[in-house]
Amino acid sequence: MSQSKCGVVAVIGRPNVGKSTLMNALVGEHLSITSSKPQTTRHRVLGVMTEEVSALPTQFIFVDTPGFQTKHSSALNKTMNRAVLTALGDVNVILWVIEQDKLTDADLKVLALCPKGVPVIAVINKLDQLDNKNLVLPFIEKVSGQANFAAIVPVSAQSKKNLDGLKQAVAEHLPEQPFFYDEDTLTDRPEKFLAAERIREKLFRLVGDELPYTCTVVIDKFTIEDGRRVIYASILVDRQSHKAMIIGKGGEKLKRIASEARQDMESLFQGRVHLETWVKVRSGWADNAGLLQSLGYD
Ligand SMILES: Nc1nc2c(ncn2[C@@H]2O[C@H](COP(=O)(O)OP(=O)(O)OP(=O)(O)O)[C@@H](O)[C@H]2O)c(=O)[nH]1
Repeated sequence: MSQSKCGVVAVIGRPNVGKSTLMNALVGEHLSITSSKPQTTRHRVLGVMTEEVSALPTQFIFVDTPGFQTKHSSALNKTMNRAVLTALGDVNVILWVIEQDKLTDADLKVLALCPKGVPVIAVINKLDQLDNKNLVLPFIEKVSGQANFAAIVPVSAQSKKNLDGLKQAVAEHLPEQPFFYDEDTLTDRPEKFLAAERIREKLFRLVGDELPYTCTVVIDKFTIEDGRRVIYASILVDRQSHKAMIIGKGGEKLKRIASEARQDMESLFQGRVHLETWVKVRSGWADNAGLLQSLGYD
């Protein structure tokens, strides 16, 4: 008998249901970026968590995916949808995340993507937003009619409610096999990627409604000098007018984006960071498949 369990868990759902928040809460680190705007996540992000579940050392390899897009069809969105489908190709468990008291056509479209034979756990997120707790059971009943779920688990990713229950439910479906990663591994993504994502998160949180969707971030330099990380980053925008909006009056907006991103990086990397950011105009980057590839979109 094997002494450990290990497996891959895909986290899927329509945009904005809380997939990234859930993965971060499960892994215990702010790996995947989150914001109140849908479609913040553009890349597949692996989060690794190793802990004992029911007295058995267990390694969960979570794959956070971009919210599946059915509305727009830019090259970027096609690339993101492909990332969702690839993530489902070879997993042990799927977490299908929905919001409490909401079951939409978009949710069901995502559910229909799940390959047959892979256990699907329905995760009802944002439980903290539910005023009337009596509504949980009827909603669970409604959800249970949609598919043959391995389990239905209500949680709050934000207030970390019932995450242990979710881990237990997932662990039941992981195969007994040796770990794929060292016990202290958190992610397969390099620091350079995590740095760019921190800046992108601040753009989503601090810049007006539509603008962040038309931006991306490229790291031009990432070195360690005298024990601190020195990072030069460019924010690519579509138009000259967008550049001014990101820089802000007297450079205030860009200063705040960089300062908050730097603080997050210092906490994530547990060391000092020197961050310099520039804003550059690169028109049509989201529609240029070749450019997307060179920017690291898989
Ligand atoms: N109240 C509440 N809000 C939550 C919870 N989980 C996530 N959120 C919020 O929901 C919003 C979307 O969360 P994300 O984790 O970015 O959602 P996502 O599904 O990864 O979004 P995409 O990147 O669009 O695919 C953010 O504002 C989160 O703070 C929760 O349990 N309770």
